[in-house]
Amino acid sequence: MTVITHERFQGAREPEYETEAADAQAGAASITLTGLEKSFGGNRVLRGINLHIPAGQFVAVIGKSGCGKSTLLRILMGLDQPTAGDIRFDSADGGAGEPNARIVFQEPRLLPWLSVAENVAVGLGDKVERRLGLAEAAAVLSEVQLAEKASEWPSRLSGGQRQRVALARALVSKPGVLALDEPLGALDALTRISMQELINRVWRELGFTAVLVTHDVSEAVHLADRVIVLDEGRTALDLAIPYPHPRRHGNSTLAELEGKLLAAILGKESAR
Ligand SMILES: Nc1ncnc2c1ncn2[C@@H]1O[C@H](COP(=O)(O)OP(=O)(O)OP(=O)(O)O)[C@@H](O)[C@H]1O
Repeated sequence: MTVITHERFQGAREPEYETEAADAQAGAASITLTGLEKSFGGNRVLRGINLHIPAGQFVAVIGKSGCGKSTLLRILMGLDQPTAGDIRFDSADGGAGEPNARIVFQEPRLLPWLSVAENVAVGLGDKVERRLGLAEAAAVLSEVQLAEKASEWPSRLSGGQRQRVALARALVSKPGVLALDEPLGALDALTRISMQELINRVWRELGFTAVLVTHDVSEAVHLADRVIVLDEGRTALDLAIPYPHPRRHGNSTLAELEGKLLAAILGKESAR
């Protein structure tokens, strides 16, 4: 168990959401946020977020531009510090220490002087022998259907292929937590759909805990077990999406849930 304690938020409530995800892998971690606050100067971006994410669950975070989605993800990943509140990780296998957590950004951020396989092996860190790193990279590249591009330069790949390499680099170390910050935001609609299917498949196969930030409500409903709407620094809606995976695009029940989420995001504006 890892507890990261910051100035404790007075009066924080216990998390209200408790569903167990089915097939969490041993290294997957649950995440518990208690009274999480973040201010930049006088700008109070997060105002007391209480959230429990069971190990292996896929959570999407949506909300208007500037509502604090990326800030929340950065704090989860330890890339920024909260102003107050606690973040706690508990491994599904009871292991101690911080979970192996990786993040995928909107831009793939590949190193142009390394081959595709070498870029993936970067995700293993420098302690791994090069030959072993490349063997593991090749296995993950098959997973993301890019085995034949292993020795290619990143500049010779399409945008969707580059993002698959970035995903492979994040997955190669078998993370227990995977954060995805608008990973498909720069891709065309068809590539997005095939990438969504890929992300869904690797999540089901590898069983990590996933936190996806997206502007795309349909993507959130397609991929996540649960969607959180952030508004003015608080959780405006915490909606379970209790449908089996993989999900079909155009499903009418999912479309209804999309409508509900859009109403929660646009609520105050549409009521004006
Ligand atoms: N390093 C920083 N310094 C100062 N203000 C910041 C910093 N990072 C974020 N902010 C502010 O915090 C608020 C939330 O930003 P954040 O990027 O988390 O929003 P977001 O919901 O991810 O937005 P978008 O959907 O447009 O990406 C914004 O008002 C932003 O200007």
